[in-house]
Amino acid sequence: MEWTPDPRELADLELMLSGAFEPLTGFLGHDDLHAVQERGTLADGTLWPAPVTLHLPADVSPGDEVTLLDPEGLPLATLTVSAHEPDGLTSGPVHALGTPEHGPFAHLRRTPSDVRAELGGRPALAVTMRGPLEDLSEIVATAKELDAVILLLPLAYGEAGPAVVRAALRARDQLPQGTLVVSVPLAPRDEPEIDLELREHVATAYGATEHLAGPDPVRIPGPPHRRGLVVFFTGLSGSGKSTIARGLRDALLELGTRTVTYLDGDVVRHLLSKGLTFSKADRDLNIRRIGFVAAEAARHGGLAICAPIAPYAATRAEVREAVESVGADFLLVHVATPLEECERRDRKGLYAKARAGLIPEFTGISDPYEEPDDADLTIDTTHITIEAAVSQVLETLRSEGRVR
Ligand SMILES: Nc1ncnc2c1ncn2[C@@H]1O[C@H](COP(=O)(O)OS(=O)(=O)O)[C@@H](OP(=O)(O)O)[C@H]1O
Ligand SMILES: Nc1ncnc2c1ncn2[C@@H]1O[C@H](COP(=O)(O)OP(=O)(O)O)[C@@H](O)[C@H]1O
Repeated sequence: MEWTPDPRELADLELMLSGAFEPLTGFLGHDDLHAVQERGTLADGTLWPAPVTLHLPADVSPGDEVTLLDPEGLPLATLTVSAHEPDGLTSGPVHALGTPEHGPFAHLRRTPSDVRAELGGRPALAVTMRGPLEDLSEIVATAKELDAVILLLPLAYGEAGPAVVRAALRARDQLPQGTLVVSVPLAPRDEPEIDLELREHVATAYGATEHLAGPDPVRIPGPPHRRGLVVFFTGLSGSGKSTIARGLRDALLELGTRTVTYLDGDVVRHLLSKGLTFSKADRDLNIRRIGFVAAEAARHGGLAICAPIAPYAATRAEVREAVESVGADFLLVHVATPLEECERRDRKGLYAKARAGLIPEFTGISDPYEEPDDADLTIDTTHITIEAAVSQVLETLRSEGRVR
């Protein structure tokens, strides 16, 4: 039978046929799809970030051959059906029948092997773009630094497709000689991280040794489970910060999927911040130091856990910004156990001393604690077990894909 896939499926088909979606050789079936969504791999463990699927409502059976047509009716490929689900999901390998010719700028749609041959092993800086490039200086500087050929990859899909290719051609005229433009019909994915990962796959297939994701040429942050992360606990003394932070650290070490840096409050006060007092200025300095170390750990994809009181909102915001400025994520966990409960626990006897006036400037008694209004997670430990508190944090990280 013959079938004309929808525009998104056609775009994916074209990238599969050209080799830009290597190692994919066909549309994904149920098992691969499940693995992609769960783990970012195919069922056999090969890394692959995004669903690439075909829906074929007609009745087909395994072994059937389907001719896939372009919108003008030209045969593009044959699909040998491996499986056909009741909802129409149809998987199977595809084989090219001809070179895709439909759409504007077809002559700029070169195959990855062709482009790699032209690059001849030279380093290449790929810039994937969905809009006009505002600032070429960064691209030029990066290419120079890497001694790389610039490879502009306009991701031409849908109505905006031709405009982005034209933008790439305009940019080429202002970039160093030898800059290549290759139009890539990569349909955007809804989730930005997946979209970026797919862009990186495609750029690599085209021989890129480095990839900038435009229009703003920023280095791609990567998927959440590989991006740096700082989990920052804040709360009163005795609220449970250290206990939960340690539990989280241990759980992450048991999982073994992320490198963990643990900045324990006491350890920091004994080493990094030795000699600092509990004045506002010294507390701020303490938090800035913790933030600095955490951001460094996260800069290259590490996960840092911090658990100071951090009583001031502005200083916490500074740390959030420092972390985000290195391309990492920041998760603020407010351990919101009320003062009465912290004081009732009084593990170190400090509240009693503070009440007796023996410790001046004690947080919650004679010194401020500014409740966060920007917490990503709030936990009151009064009536829950330590395990439950830890698993709340872990589940948040899991559900956001930051930990697998
Ligand atoms: N004046 C005063 N105020 C608050 N806390 C005090 C104070 N003096 C000593 N301690 C003990 O120091 C721990 C808090 O240190 P932090 O570095 O987390 O505080 S801060 O973020 O710099 O405000 C805190 O430990 P935790 O109980 O682990 O929070 C206290 O035990
Ligand atoms: N659900 C809970 N989560 C964390 N700590 C709890 C919980 N329930 C009771 N606690 C107790 O509260 C105390 C919290 O102390 P700690 O973790 O040192 O707090 P902080 O680091 O905020 O000063 C510990 O004695 C801990 O056993």
